[in-house]
Amino acid sequence: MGSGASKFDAAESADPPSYRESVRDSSGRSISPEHSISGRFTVPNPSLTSTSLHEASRRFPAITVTSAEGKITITHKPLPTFKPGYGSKPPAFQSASNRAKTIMGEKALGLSASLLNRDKGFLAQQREGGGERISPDGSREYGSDGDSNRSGGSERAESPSAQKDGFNAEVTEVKGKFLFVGLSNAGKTTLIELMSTSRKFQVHETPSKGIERNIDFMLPGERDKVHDPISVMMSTEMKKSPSRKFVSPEKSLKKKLFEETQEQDKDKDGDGEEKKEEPQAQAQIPDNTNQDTATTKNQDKALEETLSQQSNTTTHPDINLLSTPPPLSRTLERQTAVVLPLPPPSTHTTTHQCIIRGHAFTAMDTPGRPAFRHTWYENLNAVCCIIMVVDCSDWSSLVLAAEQIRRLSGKEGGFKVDKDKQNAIDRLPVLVLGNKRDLAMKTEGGIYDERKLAEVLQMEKWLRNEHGRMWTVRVVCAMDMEGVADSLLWGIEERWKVSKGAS
Ligand SMILES: Nc1nc2c(ncn2[C@@H]2O[C@H](COP(=O)(O)OP(=O)(O)OP(=O)(O)O)[C@@H](O)[C@H]2O)c(=O)[nH]1
Repeated sequence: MGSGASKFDAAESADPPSYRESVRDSSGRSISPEHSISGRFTVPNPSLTSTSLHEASRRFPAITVTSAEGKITITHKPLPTFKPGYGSKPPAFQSASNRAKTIMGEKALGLSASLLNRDKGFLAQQREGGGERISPDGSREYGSDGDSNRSGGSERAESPSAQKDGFNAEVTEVKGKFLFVGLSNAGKTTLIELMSTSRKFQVHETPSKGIERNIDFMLPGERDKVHDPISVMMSTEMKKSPSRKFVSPEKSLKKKLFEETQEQDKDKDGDGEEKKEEPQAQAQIPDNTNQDTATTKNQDKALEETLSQQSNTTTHPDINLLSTPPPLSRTLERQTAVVLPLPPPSTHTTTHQCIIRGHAFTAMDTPGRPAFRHTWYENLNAVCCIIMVVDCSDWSSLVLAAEQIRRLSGKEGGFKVDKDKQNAIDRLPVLVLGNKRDLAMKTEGGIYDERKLAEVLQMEKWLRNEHGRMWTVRVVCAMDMEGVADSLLWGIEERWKVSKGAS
């Protein structure tokens, strides 16, 4: 799996890239040059391909991927119209089963990851060749290092290397960086990792080497303690899904344990003395679920006790649940599961190239721990939009986040710089992302109403200023990227307005 799943075969490239008309809004402005990318791919596992493509389309809102007889076409979807300003309707929440499918589909995304990396590669090629930068309105505002005679939108020329391999991707590059700030554990890194084109899709096929989540080795009851919706969702949704043959980890553990117990019993049958010493709990371990509930509960309890004695589970400080395989694991058939990287707390600022709905932008991920928060302010001069991520499932962290918004605003003892720089900073659009909507909906004190969140964070008070700074608040879920793309498009739009106003 992974990027090796598909191999781009330049020699077989048959169809030239085709372009469609740019999409224009009501004022005639081009908002998203739509295009398609054609090329021939050699896909070693054809049965995987349709799933891969389906899931690629689903997972990356920017693209639609279709295939016909080995030919893969990627089409960038047009931008939806969106209204700046806060208080807009929260994005519709995907159904749990769709989310689960999305996550399971990530297994198939090695293909789309490699395709998107080609997007990235193409951008790099454009830059190297002094490529153009096309703004949403089709102008070449940032084309100083490119060929100024080129035109924007659908008339743009291909880069030589893109022609060579028959692959052409048109992505609007947003100049300027998006600064992600927020308290530790708000989910900045998670968000950026999921948007980043360099993200690695790890598939849990080989034994664990680093930090991994492993749903196989959760003991009965342990799953409820997991502060990790993906594992919970995957395990429950997989059980529900009729199309997927799922053997629950508990059942397979029970079965194995019961088989082992029976084998031990057989051994001990031949040895009369040992048979008497056999503890009763193990002899009663169930292997079917048809018994009445009370008996099953007792048996589960006995099983849990037995397992907890036998297993050797440890918890990693950076992960909510990390179980090392219990001794029985070697005999268990392991469920292949998608593993998302779980980032450790950041200690320094990192930059990532991200793509959202055909817009490539650079995200700066800053650390949220108090000792490193000075990096937020150090980078303020170099960015075009501030994205503050808050954990809306945690009331206490929201109070602290409001304080940080005050500091960022520069008002009443907030962060101040030279007057000319301050003016620029005061104009920076601020997008507040209330992350972890999934948890907020389940947690007491969690806030998933955007107006309420704005009130708690006192955004009106701190962010409204005489420079007409734009700001908004959106509730999102980084885990399934629900609402993220729409929110960032707001930031991208505002960033253009600011740059236009300044010029
Ligand atoms: N339930 C849920 N958990 C999330 C979501 N987004 C992030 N998390 C979890 O929140 C934890 C912290 O996420 P990070 O991305 O490391 O947080 P951060 O803001 O980068 O933290 P620092 O690096 O310390 O600044 C991780 O365990 C994530 O899995 C979400 O939308 N829902």
